[in-house]
Amino acid sequence: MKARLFYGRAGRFGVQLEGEEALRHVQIKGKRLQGVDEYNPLAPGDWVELDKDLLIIRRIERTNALQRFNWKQNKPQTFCANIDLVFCVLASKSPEFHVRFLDRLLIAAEEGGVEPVIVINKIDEGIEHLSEYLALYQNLGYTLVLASALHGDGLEQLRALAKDKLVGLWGASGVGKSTLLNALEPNIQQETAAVNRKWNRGNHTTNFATFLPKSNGGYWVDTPGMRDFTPFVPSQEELVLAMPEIQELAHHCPFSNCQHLDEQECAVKDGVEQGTIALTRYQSYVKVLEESTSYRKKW
Ligand SMILES: Nc1nc2c(ncn2[C@@H]2O[C@H](COP(=O)(O)OP(=O)(O)OP(=O)(O)O)[C@@H](O)[C@H]2O)c(=O)[nH]1
Ligand SMILES: [Zn+2]
Repeated sequence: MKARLFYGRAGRFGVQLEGEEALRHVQIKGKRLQGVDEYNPLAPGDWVELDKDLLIIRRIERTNALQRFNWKQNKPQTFCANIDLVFCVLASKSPEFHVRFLDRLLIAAEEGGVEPVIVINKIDEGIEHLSEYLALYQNLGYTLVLASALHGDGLEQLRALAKDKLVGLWGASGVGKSTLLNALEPNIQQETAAVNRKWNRGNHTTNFATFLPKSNGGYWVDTPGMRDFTPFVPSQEELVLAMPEIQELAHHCPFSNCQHLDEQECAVKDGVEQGTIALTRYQSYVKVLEESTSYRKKW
């Protein structure tokens, strides 16, 4: 039997069997899911196979996943899997807009195979100071929505992008994800709160993503606000693939194994000098590469 996992904590998982509406609470057969060395082998959005006793025997292969590296456990951690789109939410001014944090979210989304949409919330606090960055990400081909959860700007556009989809929401703590969700779904607030209480049972609720039904089809997948964030990138080559403009120039590096760091001749570094690659993007590349090199040694 196939089921979709909506929620999991302390070894109990809320799943919806194919063709059923209600959630059932199930467990993994045996203690651990075999062959998966991850912080949380199962994440909201996963499809799983159950045996006749309704025990989880297998995670069905993911189409994509939003992950980070968890330094405490030295393992990749999955927020959610098999989703259609992720809204990377930042605030225009408070908390301060950190462009390298945006790169980290975009790298993780690209790496995980999830299409990102950049959402800048709180534009009522001003947006002019970001015009250079807005142009940068638009030129890179990313969809960008300017929003104000308080004043309603951008909400229609977000609803339209999300229609019938499973849409993840993530971003730093305080950027306004909850406010945005409430503004996007004014009618299901009460219901949602009740369902959350039932699924999450009080404490430690913020460790996992939560599914919330969308009024125009599909689900929102709300994730806990983050303070810092390390994208999980298994190799340098994968990192290059997660940054479109670096990938494009990397083809022209004379050495096929170029790391784009200290090499004498490097098309990527030339690109940074000539301005075809933004310095902040290159800095993000270097930093994420450094970090991933260090955790790959531990993992
Ligand atoms: N000016 C302005 N303030 C906003 C807007 N959206 C949210 N806020 C405020 O920003 C603060 C944080 O909002 P939350 O919705 O709690 O942020 P969050 O991203 O859910 O934070 P976490 O729960 O920590 O993940 C609150 O005081 C909101 O009222 C907006 O569009 N404009
Ligand atoms: Zn190079």
